[in-house]
Amino acid sequence: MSLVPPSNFPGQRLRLGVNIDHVATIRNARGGAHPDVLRAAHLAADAGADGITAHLREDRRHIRDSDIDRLMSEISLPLNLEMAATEEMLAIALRHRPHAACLVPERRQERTTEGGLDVVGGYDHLAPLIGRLNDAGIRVSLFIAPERDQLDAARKVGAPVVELHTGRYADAEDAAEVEMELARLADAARHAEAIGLECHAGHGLRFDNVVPVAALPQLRELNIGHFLVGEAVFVGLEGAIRQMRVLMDQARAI
Ligand SMILES: CC(=O)[C@@H](O)[C@H](O)COP(=O)(O)O
Ligand SMILES: NCC(=O)COP(=O)(O)O
Repeated sequence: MSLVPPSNFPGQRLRLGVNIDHVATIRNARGGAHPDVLRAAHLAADAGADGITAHLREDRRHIRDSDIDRLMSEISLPLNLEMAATEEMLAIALRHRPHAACLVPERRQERTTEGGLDVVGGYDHLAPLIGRLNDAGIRVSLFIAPERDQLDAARKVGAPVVELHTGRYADAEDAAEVEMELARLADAARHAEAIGLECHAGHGLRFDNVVPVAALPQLRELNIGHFLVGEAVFVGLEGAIRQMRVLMDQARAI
């Protein structure tokens, strides 16, 4: 199995990838150019983001092809391109060669990414696609539920990185459910490390729920978007990102 070299993000702290999809959602509501995703990406860099994440959905409901063109040519931070495991998206990734490609499941009818990629069931479809991304030097990450069988399949299929879907944790309705979902994430993060996968997490993370996740020592990166863009309405994007950074560092006692 050929794995691409280790991530080239700087430093050892827990990295923050700022997802700018929903800057584009607001822009698209009026069909113009404001707010500009590139400006958001530059601001995120100034505020301490370690990377930019953008999900080019098949229906282009937020990020568009032209956004990826501009992000690739004009930002200095690494781009993590979230994409469906399709030939169309593979061609786009191979053309742009972003730092990372995160394969996510997509359903046109869903409001947001509802579950993790089924690596176990989709193994035969995913293997050649991941092989081509690996061969192009693009760091492949698989957005999966925190389940050991999915992690084992991710390792076997040749992905160097997994991103644990934190949506169930974020949506948990009482303390017992929060504990249970956190325990699933903790177990998955430990298992990822034990089998040699770099482990990231994200989806639905906010100021009030990020600390227990950021404290999981095996995690190397969090990707956070929707909350930061919403909070920017009140405190500005830079303020929201800085506050998230503080909480993540506090969780690691940096
Ligand atoms: C895969 C994922 O979690 C992100 O892409 C994030 O959810 C923002 O995009 P959507 O809200 O369109 O799912
Ligand atoms: N992969 C998760 C991500 O990029 C951000 O998710 P969210 O914070 O927008 O829910």
